[in-house]
Amino acid sequence: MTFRSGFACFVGRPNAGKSTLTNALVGQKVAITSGRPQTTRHTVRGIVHRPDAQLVLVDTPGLHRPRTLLGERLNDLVKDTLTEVDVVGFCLPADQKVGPGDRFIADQLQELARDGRGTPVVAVVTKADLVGKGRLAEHLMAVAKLGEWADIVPVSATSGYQVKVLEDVLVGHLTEGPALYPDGELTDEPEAVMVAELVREAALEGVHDELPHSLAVVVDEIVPREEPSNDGRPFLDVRVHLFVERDSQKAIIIGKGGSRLRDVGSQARRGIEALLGARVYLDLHVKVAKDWQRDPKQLGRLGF
Ligand SMILES: Nc1nc2c(ncn2[C@@H]2O[C@H](COP(=O)(O)OP(=O)(O)OP(=O)(O)O)[C@@H](O)[C@H]2O)c(=O)[nH]1
Repeated sequence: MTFRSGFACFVGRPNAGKSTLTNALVGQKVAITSGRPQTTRHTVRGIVHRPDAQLVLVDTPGLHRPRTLLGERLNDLVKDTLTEVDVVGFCLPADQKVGPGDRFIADQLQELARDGRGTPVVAVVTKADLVGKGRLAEHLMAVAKLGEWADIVPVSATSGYQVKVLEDVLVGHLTEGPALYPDGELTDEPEAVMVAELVREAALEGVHDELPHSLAVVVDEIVPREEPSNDGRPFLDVRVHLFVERDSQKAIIIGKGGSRLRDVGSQARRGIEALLGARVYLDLHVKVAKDWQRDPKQLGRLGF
C-alpha cells in the first residue's frame, strides 16, 4: 500500500466556511501543533490521519482578510501558499452568488497555478445544505466558468455531505511520502504556539530573502521559577530553538557579534511578557539543520 502525505490549504472570501470545513475534515482533533516547527510559515490548523495518508491542513494568514486581499501582499501570499502546499481548496459558498471577491481570488489562483509549480486547485462549493438542487447546479456551473479546476466538489460541513469525498479528492493530490506528524500527537497549547510565533516574527523582521521558509521555531520549554520576580510577577524561563537550513542564514539571524539576536530576543521577550503576564528570561539558540524541510530524519529530530 502506498502512503501519501502533504499539505493543503483552503482559501476563499470571509465566511466561505473554511474553518468549519477544516473542523469537519479533522474531526474533534483540531490541532495546533505547538512546540513543533512549522514546515511552512503557515499555522497548522489540523491534520487528517488515515491508514493510507496524512493530510496537513494549513492556514493562509491574510488571504481571507479584505484589507490585505486588496493589498500588495496578496500576490506574495498566494504565491507562497501555492508553492508550499500540494493542493489548494478554493471555497465558494453555495448560498451566495459568485462575486467580484471570488473572481479576484480565482484569477490569482489561475495565474499562479500556471506559472508556479502548477499546484492543483480544487473548487469546493461549501454550505450545500443551504440551497436546493436547482440552485446548487446553477452555482456549480458558475464556479466551473470561473477557471480551470482540478475538481469541483460540493460539500456541507454541517451535515457532513460529501466531506469524505472531498477528503479523498484532496488526498488524491498528495504525493507518496511518509507521515509528517506522529499520529495522536496533536496538542493544544496555544501559549507555546504564540510564543513561537512572537520569536519568529521578531527574527524575521526586516528580512526579505528566502529565510522565512527556512526558519523553524521550537519552544523547548516554559518553566516557572520558584521565586517570583522583584515586582511580584511570576518569573518564567523560556527556552527556544531557531532552526535554519544554512550557515549564512544563521549569520543573518545572529548578526554582528550577536547584536541582532539580542534585539530579536528583547523584542520577542516584551511580547511574551505581555502575553503571559510574567517576567521572562528568554533563552534563544540558533542551530543549522540542513534541509530540515525535506529530510524525514531531520523532521523526526525536530519533533515531527
Ligand atoms: N449551513 C451551513 N453553514 C455553514 C457551513 N459551513 C460553515 N457554515 C457557517 O458559515 C459561517 C462562516 O463559517 P467559517 O467556517 O467561520 O468561515 P471562514 O471561511 O473560516 O470565515 P473567515 O475566518 O471569516 O474567513 C459560520 O457561521 C458557519 O457556521 C455549512 O456547511 N453549512
